[in-house]
Amino acid sequence: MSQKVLLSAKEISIILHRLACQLIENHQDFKDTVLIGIQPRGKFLAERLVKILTEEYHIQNISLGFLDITFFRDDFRRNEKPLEANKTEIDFVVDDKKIVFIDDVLYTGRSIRAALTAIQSFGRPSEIELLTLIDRRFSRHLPIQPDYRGRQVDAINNEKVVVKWKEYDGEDEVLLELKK
Ligand SMILES: O=c1cc[nH]c(=O)[nH]1
Repeated sequence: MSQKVLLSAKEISIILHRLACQLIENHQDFKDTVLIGIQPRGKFLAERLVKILTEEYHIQNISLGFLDITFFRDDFRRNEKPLEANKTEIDFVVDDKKIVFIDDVLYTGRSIRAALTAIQSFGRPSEIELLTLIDRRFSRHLPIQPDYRGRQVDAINNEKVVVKWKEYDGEDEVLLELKK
């Protein structure tokens, strides 16, 4: 399998700080804003951003939740193996809040479409934005675009973008892999 490094740990760190600053620019003290990591891998990015916002920019009491979309995907019945859901953890009210969905890779847009459906059972937010570390350009099946993007990547269909996090994968790195 061939691999190419798209982002190093240092580049990821710079991007995460920029994204945190862009969030502050639009959401100031986050009083009317909630951040929601899309399970499974958006959780890691959301936790990183909250760490930067809290420890480096001293913003307190940010509402952070995690949303599982497994059974909201339009293709979930096509799986041969039984699906295992991840945990949804939203222990705050989303009514009239600004939500920022956070995911590591934006590809077809189907996960975000599913997230938009799933969040409806929690209430009626005033608006929803999308933040993604990697925006795979020209890959969308739906009219969904990010409001905040780390890096735009041109990848063809038999390539996969793999985002690794130090806490879970041993290192911070974004790779482009040629699928077998
Ligand atoms: O390339 C891709 C596409 C979807 N999800 C990923 O993690 N990588």
